[in-house]
Amino acid sequence: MTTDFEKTPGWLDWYADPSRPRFRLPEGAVDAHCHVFGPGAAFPYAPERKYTPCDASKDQLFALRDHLGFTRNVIVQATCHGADNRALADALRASKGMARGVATVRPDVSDEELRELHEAGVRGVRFNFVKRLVDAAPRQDLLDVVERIAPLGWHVVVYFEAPDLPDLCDFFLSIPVPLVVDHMGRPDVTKDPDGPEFEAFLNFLRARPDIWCKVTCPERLTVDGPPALDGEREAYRDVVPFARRVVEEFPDRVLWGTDWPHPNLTDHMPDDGLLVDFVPHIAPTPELRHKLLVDNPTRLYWPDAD
Ligand SMILES: O=C(O)/C=C(\CC(=O)C(=O)O)C(=O)O
Repeated sequence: MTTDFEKTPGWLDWYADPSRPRFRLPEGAVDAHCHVFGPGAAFPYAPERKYTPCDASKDQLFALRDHLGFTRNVIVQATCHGADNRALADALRASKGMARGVATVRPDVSDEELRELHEAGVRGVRFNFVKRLVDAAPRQDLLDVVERIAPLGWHVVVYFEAPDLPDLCDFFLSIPVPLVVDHMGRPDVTKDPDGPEFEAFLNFLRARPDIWCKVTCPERLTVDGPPALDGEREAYRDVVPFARRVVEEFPDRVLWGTDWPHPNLTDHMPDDGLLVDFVPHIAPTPELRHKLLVDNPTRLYWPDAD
């Protein structure tokens, strides 16, 4: 078995020495979107992957959590691990209940495997529709997966890009479990936040009260920055109006996360401390920030926590 992996050319490694955020995260804050990668020697990357990342281990993730001031993590299976959830489950178990997970499973997953994933802390599955990351899965396969996970009380996380929403919307609305949208459905932030494309996205969120939205990844969505580097306090201003609209209209179903270790960025790698300082720009009041960072993710992933 290959355990010696060569990173995709041009790969940017995660930022090794993040600053400490000026914005003090509230007690109980959850980093609700992050990943672990490998290490490849212990948890090999999937043969069908579209990129090979640098390693980003559970210990490195938990060190970042503590450094930034988060209490908990939601670790999302990335496509470079395919439907092999071993690295994810290992991280969840090691977190001692302080991390929950979102897995990738195929329709032929066994009941036993689902039970083990649930016991490790998995509470959802991710369906990825971003063409550079995955080959399209038949929709019937996805619905078969939903049927398998619904009895466990899990939800479905969907990742897609804004131009694909019109095609996907009816399918999404037919999924009979709660939905969580990654990265605001990847809007084109050069367009008007009050224009038809983002309005279509907001209408999708309005269509059901159990559709949640991650207001994440300004570093991925931004076009003219400035990047969260070198002490920059006003990073990613072009993304703010989009995220703020979602936070203000749907304060009880928004989530935030770092997206560490930021796979597939090609322009720059953000300082995660400065990324945390982005939050007050999109959630301007302490009440909104508490819902975004504590109440909402805790309700979705730790409903029994006090
Ligand atoms: O980190 C993210 O959420 C976004 C990703 C990677 C990804 O989703 C995956 O590999 O599964 C991206 O846009 O390349």
